[in-house]
Amino acid sequence: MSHADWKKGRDAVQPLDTKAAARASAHVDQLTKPLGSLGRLEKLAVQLAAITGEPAPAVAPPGILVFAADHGVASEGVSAYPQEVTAQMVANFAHGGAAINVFGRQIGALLHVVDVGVATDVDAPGVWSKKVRYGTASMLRKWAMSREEAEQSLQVGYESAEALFAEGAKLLIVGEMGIGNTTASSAMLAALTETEPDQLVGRGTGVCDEKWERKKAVVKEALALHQPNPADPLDVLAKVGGLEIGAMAGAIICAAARRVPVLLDGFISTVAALLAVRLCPAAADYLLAGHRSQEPGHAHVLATLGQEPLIDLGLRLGEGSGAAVAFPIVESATRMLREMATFASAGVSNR
Ligand SMILES: O=C(O)c1ccc[n+]([C@@H]2O[C@H](COP(=O)([O-])O)[C@@H](O)[C@H]2O)c1
Ligand SMILES: Cc1cc2nc[nH]c2cc1C
Repeated sequence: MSHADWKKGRDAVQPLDTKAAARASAHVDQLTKPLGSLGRLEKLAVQLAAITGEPAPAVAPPGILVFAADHGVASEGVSAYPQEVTAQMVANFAHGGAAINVFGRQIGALLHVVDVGVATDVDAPGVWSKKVRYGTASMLRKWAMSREEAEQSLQVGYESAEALFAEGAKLLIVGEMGIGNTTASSAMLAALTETEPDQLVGRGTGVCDEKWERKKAVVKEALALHQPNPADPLDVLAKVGGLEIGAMAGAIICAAARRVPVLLDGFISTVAALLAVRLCPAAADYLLAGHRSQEPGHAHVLATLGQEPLIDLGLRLGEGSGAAVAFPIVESATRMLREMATFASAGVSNR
């Protein structure tokens, strides 16, 4: 595999299939229900047909990639938890005990954990070891990573998604684990959308008022120091981003290139989606928003992408958990298309 597959993928993303969408839409109107009565499920069904190019698409089994990496900025006191939790949670994922393992089993998902930059060596069964470097540098002092490492993180995500699709995954959920990554995501979002950080920076894992103020100051200082170029997404990723954020963007680009729908999770995965879209605008049509996270920046990035999430349960965990919980709604839309009787087949009188 070449180190620049993600670029080939980016250039291969096709527009939506309007013919498949029209066929799905016509079929939805023949199903045994008052016209339009399945509301947003009907729109989802047509959107999934447009994405996949199949008039009766399938989204099962879904595939989940949990990308894990550490953040040098964690040493600046911006998280409620210590950095070692990232590696410890990778071990927990490997042993099946995290929320994403539980919800992943519930929806019959294929799930892989990818170490793209955990700060220590993780010896846990089944973890895909694709470390680009041992954590990023603190954005307050240096670039988080080099431009080359930023590209490598995209490539890791792209390759991981290719492997997942080879196993048969029909929909992609991108999740992440990385202490400090709400700081990196807030900085990236502020840079990419040229927005005042105070509106975006939230409490992440649940920081106290004092750490919250510190976190806002860190983001502002890092942006002032590095001046990331909003028109150059790789510059933003390298200067203030994270390895798992780059990897999620690479995986999303791969999904779009393969016509696989992407179900986004919370704040960090949606910032990764914005990065993917800035690198590859055509990828925007392949995204579905699973849930609305409590992190304040999430509403802003969802609005920037023109996405309305499926559920709002006050979650702020990450890992892909909110997307996994929302997945059954997406599956309902496809089952409606594939399994419901039509007025003609069931002998029901139409209006
Ligand atoms: O997905 C979200 O919206 C989300 C919101 C807040 C926190 N998280 C998770 O919490 C970690 C980052 O929080 P923090 O406070 O360390 O920046 C990281 O592992 C994320 O998966 C995730
Ligand atoms: C325990 C824990 C689990 C997580 N999962 C995703 N982010 C997390 C952060 C913490 C602290």
